[in-house]
Amino acid sequence: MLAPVITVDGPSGAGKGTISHMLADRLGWRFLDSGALYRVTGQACLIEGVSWDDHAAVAEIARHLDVSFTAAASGEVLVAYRGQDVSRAIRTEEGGRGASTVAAIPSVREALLARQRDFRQPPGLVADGRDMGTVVFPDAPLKFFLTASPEERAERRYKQLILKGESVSLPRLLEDIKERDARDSSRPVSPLVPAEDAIVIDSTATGIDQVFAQVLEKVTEKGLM
Ligand SMILES: Nc1ncnc2c1ncn2[C@@H]1O[C@H](COP(=O)(O)OP(=O)(O)O)[C@@H](O)[C@H]1O
Ligand SMILES: Nc1ccn([C@@H]2O[C@H](COP(=O)(O)OP(=O)(O)O)[C@@H](O)[C@H]2O)c(=O)n1
Repeated sequence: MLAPVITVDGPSGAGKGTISHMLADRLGWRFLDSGALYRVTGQACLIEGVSWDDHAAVAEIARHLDVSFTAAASGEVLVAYRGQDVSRAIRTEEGGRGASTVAAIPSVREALLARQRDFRQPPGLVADGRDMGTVVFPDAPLKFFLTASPEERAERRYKQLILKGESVSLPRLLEDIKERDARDSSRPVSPLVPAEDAIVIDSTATGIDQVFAQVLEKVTEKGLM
């Protein structure tokens, strides 16, 4: 029997990572940050001197992606490509742009599919991304789609990056978020759309604790905890 999966999809800054981490911790389940795989693929292209527009070469990079995720003592997850720490580089706005550019290439998505499904191990998996509920784990017993207004999401990202010591501009972040939403939603393969059976939570005016409480209620209703 396959381990259960809870999928958490939605646009950038909707709170997917935050809620998925909290849920995986609470349940004692594994966590898949699928966006990190696309981010590392984009970064690997920069390192290897491959253009994001060279689809065949990018897919080759994705197929052989030597990536590792290691939990640091601080609780942070260190992401390495060929042993080189790329944790910081992949979280910049350029990292997000690279991820969403390579993520629109069908052969890249195909190359990363099995790797994502391998994360499905007992006792269960919380999977964070754009197409977790629609393409990667369509049979998941519980699916969430988190969203919030672009302005609210840009504001959240701004505060997060400032705390990390990055120098960022709010209008620029809002522009980036809108651009990435448009690219992610309009691509022909695995576009960003809620699965038909997803529970949609708009957190524009809802704090993290309240969103988490709503999520836990559904998890309990489903008998998953
Ligand atoms: N409901 C919320 N209200 C306010 N801030 C939030 C909420 N959800 C998440 N955040 C904050 O917004 C930022 C982005 O959240 P994150 O989980 O990284 O989003 P995503 O994974 O969807 O891109 C984080 O700093 C997080 O603490
Ligand atoms: N399952 C996924 C996850 C991410 N992605 C792409 O990767 C980019 C970065 O994803 P992310 O989840 O790390 O980004 P944020 O939502 O944290 O900003 C997204 O803009 C998508 O284009 C995807 O196509 N499919």
